[in-house]
Amino acid sequence: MNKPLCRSATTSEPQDPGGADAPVGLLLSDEQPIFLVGMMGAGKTTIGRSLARLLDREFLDLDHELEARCGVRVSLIFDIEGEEGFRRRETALLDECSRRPGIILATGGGAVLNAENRRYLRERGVVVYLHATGDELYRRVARDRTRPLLQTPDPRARLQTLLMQREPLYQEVAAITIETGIMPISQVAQSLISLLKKYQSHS
Ligand SMILES: Nc1ncnc2c1ncn2[C@@H]1O[C@H](COP(=O)(O)OP(=O)(O)OP(=O)(O)O)[C@@H](O)[C@H]1O
Ligand SMILES: O=C(O)C1=C[C@@H](O)[C@@H](O)[C@H](O)C1
Ligand SMILES: [Mg+2]
Repeated sequence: MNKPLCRSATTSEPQDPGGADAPVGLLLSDEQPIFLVGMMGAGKTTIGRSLARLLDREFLDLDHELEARCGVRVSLIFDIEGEEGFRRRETALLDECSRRPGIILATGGGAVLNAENRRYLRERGVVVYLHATGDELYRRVARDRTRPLLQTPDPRARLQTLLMQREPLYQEVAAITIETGIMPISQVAQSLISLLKKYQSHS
């Protein structure tokens, strides 16, 4: 990770003060990071961005940040350094970014594979697991050919296998799990805010 930081855009669109989103300023400590975990296609980037807008927080996508710093796509990092090289970079970046106060961080789909990463996530913020079934995930990512782990003859089966292997790890780190398969994106973000409020009132 030798390249200088190139921060991705901060979402700071103002909220409608009288609108349905008005009370969200009361949500959690402004300092407490929110980490989104889940499989490829779970909606970490999409929901994360939307949540950051609603909560007026900084949003960062770990994959995008890594690409910005390395100057190449994730798929090329896999090609050149293999998954092992990618994971090393991912852990170093997660360690750094998970310390940022108030951040909403969309992690990479495989970030939970590493025990050290799981510790960073659990200890430094509220972890949200965005869940969807294998079939739903596949519907969402099928047309995107850039995901290195899905470059196989049977990407649907591969996705199912990865989901089965990772499900316990997502559950292990998550303080909140939300089912995303049944709701449109805007509704997932709103429901998540309700769940975060509930979480706050019980912690
Ligand atoms: N709740 C949802 N309902 C329908 N489509 C969704 C939902 N959430 C996300 N999507 C769509 O699924 C696709 C993948 O979403 P997104 O890129 O946010 O997933 P991701 O979790 O960030 O995946 P990756 O780990 O590969 O970065 C996008 O086209 C997005 O619009
Ligand atoms: O599920 C995974 O292991 C990955 C998901 C993406 O977010 C990227 O981090 C990368 O393609 C690996
Ligand atoms: Mg993403």
